[in-house]
Amino acid sequence: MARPERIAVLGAGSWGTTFAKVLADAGSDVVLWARRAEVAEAINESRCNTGYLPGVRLPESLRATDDAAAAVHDADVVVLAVPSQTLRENLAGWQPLLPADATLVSLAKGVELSTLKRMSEVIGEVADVPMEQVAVVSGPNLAKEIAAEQPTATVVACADHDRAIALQHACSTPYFRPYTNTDLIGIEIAGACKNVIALACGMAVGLGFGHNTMSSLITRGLAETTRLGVALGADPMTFAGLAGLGDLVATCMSPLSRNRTFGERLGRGETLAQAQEAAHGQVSEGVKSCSSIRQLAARHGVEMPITDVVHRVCHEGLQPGPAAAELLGRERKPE
Ligand SMILES: NC(=O)C1=CN([C@@H]2O[C@H](COP(=O)(O)OP(=O)(O)OC[C@H]3O[C@@H](n4cnc5c(N)ncnc54)[C@H](O)[C@@H]3O)[C@@H](O)[C@H]2O)C=CC1
Ligand SMILES: O=C(CO)COP(=O)(O)O
Repeated sequence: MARPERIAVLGAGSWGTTFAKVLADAGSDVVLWARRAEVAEAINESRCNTGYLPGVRLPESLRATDDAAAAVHDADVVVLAVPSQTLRENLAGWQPLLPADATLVSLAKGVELSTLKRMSEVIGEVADVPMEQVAVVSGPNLAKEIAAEQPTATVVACADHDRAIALQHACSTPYFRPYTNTDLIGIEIAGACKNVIALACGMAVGLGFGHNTMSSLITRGLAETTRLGVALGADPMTFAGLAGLGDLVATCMSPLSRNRTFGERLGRGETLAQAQEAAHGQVSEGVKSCSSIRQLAARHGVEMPITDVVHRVCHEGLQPGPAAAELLGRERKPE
């Protein structure tokens, strides 16, 4: 499959805008859809999306619109950059507009609450396309660092290897290095679960704990994520890769992570509502996905103790201090 000619990115938040910049810098012809007309106008006129990426100058070649039909017209690739819990509703509105053979790419990292489905499954179902047409991009990809052109790598996953290669070409730049993979289950489970573990790490930071605690959470978080992924049919090696360990470490360690920051506020004693208000409308996917992942794990008989306490802190009134004590006090076992 040839390198795509036209790419639409639907969603002009932090990651949608940054990924559109990556694609444009890689030489692709990109149109970015924003919900609000004033955001699209500001991008076209001043080359900035100040609400999400203050101080970042976007490439001249990147065009923005608030008209989804114009954005997807003739696109070979349509990138979906909206939060995972709204993706179904957003995509249902766009479905009649989609070019028949376009590759549909998910940037979202979450598991749908109402159905416990991964994003690629939601896309295949709502767009009514074969799964070979659906791809996922995931890795240690904090938007602000990439927008500043700091080097990173990522994974482009698609069951159709040719589509993965075409997309890999479309987003390769001197600062962004994509690897291909065909294990969508592993890539998506890793991406959704790391947000929950980042919430736990944030809580640990908020409680005043240091790097030993963080490392323990990262390592045991990876263990429970891998257990779930393997139960769902993923390749265990995926969890040692960029979209697994790579993204987990970046998100858990970085103050730029919205999930970690959210957890830190909870750890300092703020309520869910206070932490939500401080997020200024930006998504912290783990807050909802901790519940869907916990249910998915229960359905498959998989133990996920960290995810379980994160859910109970976020939604059942458990305090972070007792949550930490509960994890430490679990039945002793071999590693
Ligand atoms: N920001 C980052 O560093 C990265 C984010 N991601 C993932 O990408 C996805 C999108 O994240 P961001 O762009 O960072 O989110 P964001 O919160 O910065 O932006 C969300 C975008 O979706 C749009 N949107 C459309 N319909 C919406 C609705 N019904 N409700 C709320 N927003 C709606 C918003 O207007 C906004 O442009 C998430 O799943 C996130 O986990 C993945 C990698 C990196
Ligand atoms: O997915 C991300 C980095 O890869 C971004 O994480 P946050 O959503 O926590 O900011």
